[in-house]
Amino acid sequence: MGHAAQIESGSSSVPIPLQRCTNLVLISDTPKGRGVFATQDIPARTVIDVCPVLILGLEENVKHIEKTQLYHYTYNWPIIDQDGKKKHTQAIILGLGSMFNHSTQEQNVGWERNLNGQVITYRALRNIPAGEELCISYGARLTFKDADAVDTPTEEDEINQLIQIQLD
Ligand SMILES: C[S@@+](CC[C@H](N)C(=O)[O-])C[C@H]1O[C@@H](n2cnc3c(N)ncnc32)[C@H](O)[C@@H]1O
Repeated sequence: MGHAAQIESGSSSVPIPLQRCTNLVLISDTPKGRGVFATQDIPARTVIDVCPVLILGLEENVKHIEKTQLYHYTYNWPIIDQDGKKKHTQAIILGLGSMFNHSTQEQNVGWERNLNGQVITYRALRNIPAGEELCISYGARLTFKDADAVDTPTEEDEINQLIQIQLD
């Protein structure tokens, strides 16, 4: 314990209300691995979960976490280091937060960091119908092949196809 002690990340003595939306299930065998799905309609703005986070030390992250599976479960987390400089480390999200998969087009859950409280609150971005997967955006740089991606041929693919047609 105490691995992040060298980092002043702030903390709050104010009690933080915890909330989790009911009517959710975890499904294991989706094309994205495990995922969270709604079993009933969820109105827009509903709090889906309030997740405590575990803030990692900068060195700990680079030396250890990035070499493990946990790397795929961390979020950027802004911190102020001992010299008062703004830096970014990573945080592990406890609770349901680590189970939300990415969607580029159909994301229906947004999230907000509470830096002092060291929690992330997830909310429905729109009305979510029963049966839909709850997805967030991981941003533009993914470390895996997006299961939703439609394979559109690149310009290079099309040229290679044309070359083949001409040679055959
Ligand atoms: C934070 S975890 C989400 C939960 C994960 N599905 C599981 O079973 O533990 C992130 C990982 O989920 C998978 N994932 C998330 N979104 C995906 C997507 N759009 N397409 C394919 N895999 C995805 C990737 O393996 C990624 O590294």
